Amino acid sequence: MGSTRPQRLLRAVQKNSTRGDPQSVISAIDHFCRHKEWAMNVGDEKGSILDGVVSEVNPSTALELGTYCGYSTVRIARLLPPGSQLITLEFNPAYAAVAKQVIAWAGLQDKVQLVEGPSGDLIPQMKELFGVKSFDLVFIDHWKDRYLADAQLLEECGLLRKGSVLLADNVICPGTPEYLEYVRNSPRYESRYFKSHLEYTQAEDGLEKSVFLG
Ligand SMILES: Nc1ncc2ncn(CCCCCNC(=O)c3cc(-c4ccc(F)cc4)cc(O)c3O)c2n1
Ligand SMILES: [Mg+2]
Repeated sequence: MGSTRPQRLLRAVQKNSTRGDPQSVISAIDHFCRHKEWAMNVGDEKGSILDGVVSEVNPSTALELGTYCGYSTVRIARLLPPGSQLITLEFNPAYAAVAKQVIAWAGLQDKVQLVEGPSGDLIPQMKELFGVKSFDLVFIDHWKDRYLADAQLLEECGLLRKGSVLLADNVICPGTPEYLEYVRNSPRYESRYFKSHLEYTQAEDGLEKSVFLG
């Protein structure tokens, strides 16, 4: 059984980065994806935009939908203030296994709760599983046709408060048209598009930042 791309990405992290140094983990993944094998991490260009939003929000509780190999998990967790928590949901057990090791290699395991399962089932359990009152920041990067349903589910479960920030990846490529239409036209959100490029390519993509108005 040959290795998978996430396993090769993990090996590149362990070979080319320093344990406990999140920035070196981020650089090792970006180098691997740019020069060896493309992978669907948010990447360095959109990653800088993500960093800016995380720093601005300075969340005490954050949620990530779609962990994949843990690249954006590491980007977010490295910026979190002490005592804050990032919960990240991953559907695919093979991805989750790699992500756990990437997050541990970066030394960020104490700030991150990785939960395996579909977002639609897990979001309604956030309060009882983790005692979450509401999320200050949600990074949405999972199935593109689940963005709208899960944003509405977060609202219905009372997991958003006035000022909660949703940051959605891939709103152009692969694209999330019904989600965009919703957050841009709903009176309950103040939405803004950050134009960028699809990770490691010159194709257009971008992030949509939407503030929940309550
Ligand atoms: N419900 C639920 N709950 C929890 C979950 N955990 C995972 N999943 C399933 C998510 C599976 C991966 C999602 N991500 C992408 O598909 C993605 C794709 C591209 C891309 C690909 C090819 C191209 F040619 C161009 C662009 C680029 C990106 O940046 C992407 O993020 C879940 N689902
Ligand atoms: Mg993405």
